[in-house]
This record gives sequence, structure tokens and C-alpha cells, in this order.
Amino acid sequence: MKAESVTIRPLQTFDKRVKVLGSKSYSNRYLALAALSGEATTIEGALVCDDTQFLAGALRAFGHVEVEIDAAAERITVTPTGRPMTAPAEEVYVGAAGTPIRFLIAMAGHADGTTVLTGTKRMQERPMGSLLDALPGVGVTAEAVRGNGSPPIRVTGPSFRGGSTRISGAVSSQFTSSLLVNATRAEQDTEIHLVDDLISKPYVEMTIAALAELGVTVERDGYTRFKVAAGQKLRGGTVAVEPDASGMSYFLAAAAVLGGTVTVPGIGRTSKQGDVGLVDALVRMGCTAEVTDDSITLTGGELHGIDIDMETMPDVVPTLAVVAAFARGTTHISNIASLRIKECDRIAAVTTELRKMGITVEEHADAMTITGGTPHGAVIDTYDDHRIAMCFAIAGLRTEGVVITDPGCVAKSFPTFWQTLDGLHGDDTTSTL
Ligand SMILES: O=C(O)C1=C[C@@H](OP(=O)(O)O)[C@@H](O)[C@H](O)C1
Ligand SMILES: C=C(OP(=O)(O)O)C(=O)O
Repeated sequence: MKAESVTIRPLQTFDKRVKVLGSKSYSNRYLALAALSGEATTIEGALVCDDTQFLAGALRAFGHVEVEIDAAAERITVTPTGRPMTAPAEEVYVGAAGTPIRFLIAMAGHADGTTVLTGTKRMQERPMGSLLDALPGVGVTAEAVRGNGSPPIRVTGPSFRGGSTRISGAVSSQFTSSLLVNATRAEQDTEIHLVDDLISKPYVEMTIAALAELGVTVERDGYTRFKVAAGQKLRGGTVAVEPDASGMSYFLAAAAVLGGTVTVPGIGRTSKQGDVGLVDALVRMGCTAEVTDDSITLTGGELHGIDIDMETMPDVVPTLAVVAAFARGTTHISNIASLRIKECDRIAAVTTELRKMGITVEEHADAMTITGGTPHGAVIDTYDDHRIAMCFAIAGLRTEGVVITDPGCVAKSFPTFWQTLDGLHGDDTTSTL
């Protein structure tokens, strides 16, 4: 039976190494690229979670690849079947997996026939319009079945020939990443012109890095034009995924609010994941950090509020907001309009739940102002949003009586989260799975 809630056990402090599962963003990218390359590919350190499993299921449904998942070994293997890439007869359901559906909409333009992609109720509200508007430029016919810019989305292929297109980057970077990823299989050069400012830029850098790792170069003018020249061949082989910086954020926050120390191995200075930027934010709030080439150590300190633009790291905003609730003074988080269109409206959710804990929060259209204090226990609603569950669990390490409802929702990106959190208790120095 699924647990309806968990009560978080408070903890005095801790000093541990914590193993964080692989990056969701890199796992999604390598899975998609492996399916597009048609080359046998092994992804080591892969994140096996709801989102990557939905993506794997969709890729299998196209018939041209087999995807094997070994969760214990954190390995995903993609092998060509020799069959053509064909539109699945049945609707493809991808749950709440936002990045995967955005990659798959353009990818369906490479499959023969008509593909319909859909997901949860929330997914049926998430915007796809900027991608649908850009796809005709590269040859693809795609439309929202209900004409509202959201899933279900119907795509007819094979139609992704490449060419030149214009796209908005203002709502999500995933649309631009999707075109870049899928341009690797186009017959013609693909040129992507941004008509406005791109948000969440580090994710596009991760896309370009993943393409480069598999042998495809992207030409570019900053963030205004990207070009994938045709005739470059994606290679297969073995790729390695580093730990997930968004998943790491909860354990950094735990050290911050408890005055403890956490070391996360396998990720460091050279990471392109924008969410590593949380380390600097926490240092500005009073923590100390040591970042090496392949590890991040953070120690909590006397916390105080800061002013911070978090446009480049939207997924760790809820984490920072929870830390801010324990800091002296006010924290102003700006430039975060995209949080309203994630798994839930995260500005509204964080505001509501922090207020339940007795914290003063001002909610703005694209910002939040949090005045730190002494939060008290509360039953936290999680809105089917893994990040709301995980960040409020951290509040419960410091505050007695925090109850997290629907704890199973963490499976979207971090299925072992509760075991890893439990590992912070106890005397051993390593919190593993
Ligand atoms: O490309 C990616 O892997 C992601 C991009 C970000 O979305 P936006 O570009 O919509 O901000 C992020 O929130 C999401 O969790 C993962
Ligand atoms: C926003 C997220 O994911 P996605 O957009 O891929 O659903 C997330 O994991 O926080």
C-alpha cells in the first residue's frame, strides 16, 4: 500500500558523504540521443526514475530501439532492433515527465505515421505552444489535439527534414533543447533563431555538451542562433552521467539548516548543471563550501537573507526558499516566473506551505520574498510535485512535526530520496542507499 504521509524525524546535526543519483537532465538527453543515433549506447550512472522510465517506454514504442534498464546498476542500455522508427498505434503516455514529452514531440517528426503524446492532468496544462509554432520551420506538422497548446499533441511524420526556424525561449529552454537534440537526425542543416531571451540557459549548455560528447558540434551566436550542420553522425558507445545537482540541493540545504557538513562526490567545479549555483547562494547566506573537481562539500553557518535572481536555476528555488525560512532577515528570489508552469505552480505552493509553518512570505507574479523566523510543524501538501515534497522534508529535519503527504511523488526524479534522507541519521559516515 502506498504511504499517505511521512513524519520527518528531526536531527541535531550531521557530517556525512551522501550519494546522489544521476542527473535527470543528462539521462534524458543521452536516452533521446541514443534512440536518434541508432547506435548501441550504454548510459552509466543513469537516473532510473519515473521520468526516464516514461521516456524509455516511449522510445521502445517507436520500435527501432530496445531499452534495457538495470536500476541497481544505474545502467540503461539502448540497442537498435533493425526495425524502422514507426509511430506507435496507441497514444503514448509519459506521466508528468516534462522534458521527455518536449523531446518526444519533435522526435515523433522522425517516425513514420501519426503519434499522439499525452500525460497526467497537470501535463495536459503544461505549455508546448512555442515548440508547436517552431516545428513547421523544420518540416514537422504537430498540433494540440484540443487546440490549446498543451498535450495531447498529435505529430505526423516522417517530416523532420531540418531547415531554419524561429523559436521563443521565454517559457522553457526545453523547446530549444528538443530542436537541437532532434536536429541530429535531420537530412538538412537545422538553424534555430531565438526571437527573445532564452531562460534556463544552463540546460541548453548541457544539451550542447551531450551532443559534443557523442560527436556532434553545434555552431552558435551566443543564445540567439544555434546551428546543427547535417551529415554529422552521432556515435554510440558508453557515456557516464554525473550526480543530479537538483537532487543534491536537498542535502546541501540539510547541512545549511542544521549547521552540519555534507560531501557529495562525483560532481564538482566543472559541472555544467546550473543548479550547482545553489552552492554559491548558500555561501552568500553564511555557509562555507569546498568545491573540487569531483566533489562538493558544504558546511552550514549563521544564515542570513539575500537578494537573488534564480532564473538560471529554477529547480532549486523551492530548496532555497526553505533555507530562507530559517535565515535571519529577508530573502528576495526574483526572475522565477517559469516556476508557475512546472509540476505545480511552485511559487503558490511554496508560499502556501511556508505560511502554514508560520513564515511570512510575499508572493509576486515572478518572485517571492521570505522573511526568516522559527517555522513550526505542519502537514505539508505536495501537489504531486516531487520538489515540494523533498524541500519541505528538509524543513522537518530542523522542525518537529513536519508531515509530508504523498511521499511517493519523489519517484519522478529521486526514487531513493527517503532512504537517503534516513541515512543522515546514525553514526556511519556514509549515507548510501
Ligand atoms: O532541459 C532540462 O533537462 C530541464 C530544463 C528546465 O526546464 P525549463 O527550461 O522549462 O526551465 C528544468 O526546470 C527541468 O527540470 C529540466
Ligand atoms: C520541472 C521539472 O521537470 P520537467 O519540466 O522535466 O517535468 C523538475 O524536475 O523540477
